[in-house]
Amino acid sequence: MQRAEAARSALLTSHPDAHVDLLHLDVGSAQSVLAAAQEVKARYNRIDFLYLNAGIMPNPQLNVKAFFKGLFSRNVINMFATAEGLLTQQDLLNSDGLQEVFATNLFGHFLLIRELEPLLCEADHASRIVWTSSSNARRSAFSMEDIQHRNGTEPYSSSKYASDMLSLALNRDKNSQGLFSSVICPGLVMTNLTYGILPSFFWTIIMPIMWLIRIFTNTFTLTPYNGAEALHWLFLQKPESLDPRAKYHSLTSGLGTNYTQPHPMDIDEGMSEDLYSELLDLEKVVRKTLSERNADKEANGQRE
Ligand SMILES: NC(=O)C1=CN([C@@H]2O[C@H](COP(=O)(O)OP(=O)(O)OC[C@H]3O[C@@H](n4cnc5c(N)ncnc54)[C@H](OP(=O)(O)O)[C@@H]3O)[C@@H](O)[C@H]2O)C=CC1
Ligand SMILES: CC(C)CCC[C@@H](C)[C@H]1CC[C@H]2C3=C(CC[C@]12C)[C@@]1(C)CCC(=O)C[C@@H]1CC3
Repeated sequence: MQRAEAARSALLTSHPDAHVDLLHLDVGSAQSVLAAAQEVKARYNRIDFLYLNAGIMPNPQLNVKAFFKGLFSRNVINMFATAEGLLTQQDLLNSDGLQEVFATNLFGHFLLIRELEPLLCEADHASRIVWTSSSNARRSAFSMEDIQHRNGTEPYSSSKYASDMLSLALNRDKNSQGLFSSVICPGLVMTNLTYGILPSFFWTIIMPIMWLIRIFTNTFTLTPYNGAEALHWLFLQKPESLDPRAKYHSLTSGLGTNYTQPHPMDIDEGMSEDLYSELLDLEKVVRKTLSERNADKEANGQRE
């Protein structure tokens, strides 16, 4: 919680009248999500905005050969914008027996939304969910037969594609109850995630090249401030005016101007509904496993 305390102090310095509460939440653990949701429900009776930003890309491997091949192909701009064919990751199982990337980037958020539905679905009041997705989300990385991506090497791309679909399904099912979901892409931003792909000193050295590339692909937002453009822009929009099938991209021009642009997502209603019901089924399994585990713990505790 130390970094959260520091962020809170910084926020209060710039906005002294703000009220900033902290809460511990590990979206990669079902137990933690349920506990945090209980706490939220105890503290508040309404949620206006829920930003689902947490995400991981563990053990990323950059395909250097594909990078140089792409550099001299007609696909070069798309390669820089989406990293298609450039990145793979090695995923592990978490303590709930789920694939870690799926659990953190998608399922934990899904469980949180489910738990917070009473605060999010109030017909007389609009609540908003905003997912931080990615330009790396790709239909071909996702399979309905393997929603956790147990058998592939692109769990990140798969999880982000799944979040795009889940957002569409949520809009379809929950708009009538006052809940609106949107998806953003922050562009390529220098953060701990990108420092896991290449070391931070390397990114610093090649920064002039990155500014140059930005002239051709405005997706190189590079700083967290620029990357947050679409998050802020969405905050200012009326939910009814937003397109549930669009991903809102933070973009930065060659001259450094920030703007937000919607791009249509490559998703369909049927598949997104199927994913939604798969997630509901998985939720039942996870809840059952958790309550059995907790009952075992209690029984063991009483015996000792
Ligand atoms: N950087 C980029 O170029 C891009 C990033 N994104 C997305 O942006 C989002 C933010 O990533 P970014 O800032 O770049 O990466 P960082 O690794 O710098 O930050 C990741 C954030 O997610 C939080 N987080 C990770 N795992 C958990 C967990 N189990 N429970 C709760 N919080 C968790 C971290 O919290 P803590 O610090 O407390 O661990 C941190 O705030 C992610 O969803 C990522 O996929 C999308 C496109 C491009
Ligand atoms: C000379 C340099 C510009 C070389 C950089 C090559 C690659 C490391 C990067 C090119 C496109 C980048 C990219 C991402 C990571 C770094 C690149 C592969 C992301 C996958 C990071 C996380 C995302 O969600 C989307 C990004 C798309 C672009």
